[in-house]
Amino acid sequence: MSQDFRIVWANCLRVIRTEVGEQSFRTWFEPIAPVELQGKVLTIQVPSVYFYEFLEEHYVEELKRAIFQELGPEGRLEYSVVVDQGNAQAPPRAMHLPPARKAAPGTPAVENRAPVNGRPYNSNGSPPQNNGFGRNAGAPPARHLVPGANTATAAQAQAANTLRNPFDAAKTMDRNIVPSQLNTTYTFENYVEGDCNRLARSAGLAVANKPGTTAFNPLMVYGGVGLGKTHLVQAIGNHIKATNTEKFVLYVSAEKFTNQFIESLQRNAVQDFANFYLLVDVLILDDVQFLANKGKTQEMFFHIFNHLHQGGRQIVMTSDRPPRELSGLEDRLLSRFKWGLTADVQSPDFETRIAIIQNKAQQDGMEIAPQVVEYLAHSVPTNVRELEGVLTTLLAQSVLTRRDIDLDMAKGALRHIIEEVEAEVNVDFIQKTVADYFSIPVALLKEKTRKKEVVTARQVAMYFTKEHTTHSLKTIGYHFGGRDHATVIHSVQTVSDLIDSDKKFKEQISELRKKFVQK
Ligand SMILES: Nc1ncnc2c1ncn2[C@@H]1O[C@H](COP(=O)(O)OP(=O)(O)OP(=O)(O)O)[C@@H](O)[C@H]1O
Repeated sequence: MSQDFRIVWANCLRVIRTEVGEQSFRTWFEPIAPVELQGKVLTIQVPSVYFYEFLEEHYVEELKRAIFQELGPEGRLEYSVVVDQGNAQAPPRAMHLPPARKAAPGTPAVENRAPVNGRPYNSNGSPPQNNGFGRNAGAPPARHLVPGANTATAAQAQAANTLRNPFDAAKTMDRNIVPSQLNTTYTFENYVEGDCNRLARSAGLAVANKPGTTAFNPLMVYGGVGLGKTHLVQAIGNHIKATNTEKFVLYVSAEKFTNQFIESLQRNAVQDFANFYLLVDVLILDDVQFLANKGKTQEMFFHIFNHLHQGGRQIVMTSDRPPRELSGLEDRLLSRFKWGLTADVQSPDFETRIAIIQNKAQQDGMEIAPQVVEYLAHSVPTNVRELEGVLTTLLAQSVLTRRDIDLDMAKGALRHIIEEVEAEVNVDFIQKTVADYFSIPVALLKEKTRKKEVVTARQVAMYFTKEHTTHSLKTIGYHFGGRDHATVIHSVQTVSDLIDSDKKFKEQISELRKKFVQK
């Protein structure tokens, strides 16, 4: 006997209701209408693409279980998504979507199924793209549902029509359960502070503590690749979410924002797109340079920006370059970017790299000897992401070979990655060469001893480190047993004076210099 789709769905809801909270049930399941049951394929209608994506992102397991319980292992679920609410002249339109995510092997119920009666949703028939809020919602096949074929469609269409007014949208949407798209591992606690990011970090913290009410609105963080911009702005979002639970925080890359906007244009749903963004209390837009030369997207962002800013909402952005270099962006946008604070993040200095490595190692439960940490900090001087990659390689080596991480292992494992840096003169090489020349152990250069020959060798090594590396005085001091920058200045000056006044000493320095130049 064939089953009635309404009864099947009602039974599914009974199962789901026991698994999700009451509020989530009301928000995400009550608006769903069952449409049909063809064999073991149940089709349900949801009010929007966003709604569909949210279900797929958050409730796919509950749906799978319910379908399995009702329809058995052959059971399948498909979505009919309302894409146009229609009006007096035109009927509502919906498109047919399979679940976005394939079921894992062995898990029954929800999985992809070839669409029936479909025509390409993308006008160019292109393959699916990731256009949604983290879900693959592109290029679904579409079909028209008969208008009014079920009463829920008309009711939903009417309800959705009320969203046409942005100010109503804020009242009708439960913002607490819209995902912020934040990666919760990015926090202020694990964002190491250094000279390279001090301003950006403290401005970020101020914004995180008082979103929308500081002078830093918008806050624009810019800097090179892999230097921690995303980490910082996500830390802001996570902090606000933890301390201001009523705020709707949204993180989105400018690329995703653009794709969503294009999708909304294709669906005639630009107003819905705008409505959604106008609800946001804290908008974090990553990689804003991606908006360059995309006039329509910029225009939309301009309106969203104005509305949010006027309403005292916080806007945080990142860019790979300072606003003045953002060519391809309209002046009216650029001038708004400068209303608040623009802060850069730079390559971390040596001490900050040490702290970052220690921090990451601790997070990963790795034990790394101090000389290995220093070696890594030396070897990967610019990009924090690369530094992390190196640590991951080391960790993998250590686990696979069941060896502790020591300097030899670090050098061996990373030879191919840091070849180039190795070939340069670095502080280790200088210290070793100078110590050998003066016939003293390298370790003494870093110790407190005031013996004359050690003091001279130390000063010479500092002098060459200043000459052959780009380290700051502070960093050089760090390498010589944590001496301060004044000691380094004094050493460099003393060696310069001796070169001028002591012929033999001058020859020694020339001899040594050749070793570094030949290197
Ligand atoms: N100061 C820091 N403390 C701790 N981790 C950091 C720091 N800076 C960067 N990182 C880490 O380095 C990695 C790269 O950082 P992130 O992705 O934020 O860089 P980005 O500047 O946004 O890069 P891109 O321009 O490529 O998007 C991340 O894993 C991040 O956690």
